[in-house]
Amino acid sequence: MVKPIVAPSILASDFANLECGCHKVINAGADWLHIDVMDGHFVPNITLGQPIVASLRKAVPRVGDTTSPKPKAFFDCHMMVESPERWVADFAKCGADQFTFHYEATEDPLALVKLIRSHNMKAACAIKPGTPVDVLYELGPHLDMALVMTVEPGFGGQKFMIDMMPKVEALRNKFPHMNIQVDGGLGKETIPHAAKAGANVIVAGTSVFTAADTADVISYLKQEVSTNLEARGLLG
Ligand SMILES: O=C(CO)[C@@H](O)[C@H](O)COP(=O)(O)O
Ligand SMILES: [Fe+2]
Repeated sequence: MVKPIVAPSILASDFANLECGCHKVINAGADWLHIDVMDGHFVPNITLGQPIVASLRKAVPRVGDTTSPKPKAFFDCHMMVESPERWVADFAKCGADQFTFHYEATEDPLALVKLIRSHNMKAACAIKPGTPVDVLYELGPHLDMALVMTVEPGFGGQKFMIDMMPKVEALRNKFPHMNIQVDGGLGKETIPHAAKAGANVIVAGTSVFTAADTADVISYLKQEVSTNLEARGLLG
């Protein structure tokens, strides 16, 4: 069984008002915060690193932290970096809940999954649009989540690639109970394709952070996913 999860990408928020932007999307129904970490090498852009994630962790405590009245969220870190192994310990320390590495960035994905788990984080693997989905078939049983990129990683605000949907469908058929995330160009117009293909974790940056009614967009995305999971008998 899987749940619908909406993960706004903070890349689309105002970095000078990050705490405020994060609280706003959480209060509007967001389940996770999607944190895009880019190193200027794996992708042609630089975003943020562990000092910002550590500060954000103070502003947005972990789910289940009963010592703080602040809005809480799961930190889903999308690591668009070379040599992801280098950053596992640091990201665990600064408060990441999940570490998503790129398949293309590592020589030993299974060893990396074990390293991530040994630091008490969930382990996920992402594939770029040009990477075939079958690279995840052997790794799938060891993962908490697979991420199918629906844009070329590097920038927010790009056009959704509908031709990635067969990858999502293939993963959902093979791993009915796994979290399957889509990332890039998701909003009210494109969610029907991703939900129909079987995605349950929806990253949405531009569509959520620029919405006139944030709660409306988040609940629309969730509803589309719920309807499709229910049709597959997987909603739980
Ligand atoms: O990882 C990435 C881009 O590399 C994404 O997380 C985007 O930042 C999503 O932004 P939108 O396409 O929803 O604006
Ligand atoms: Fe991302």
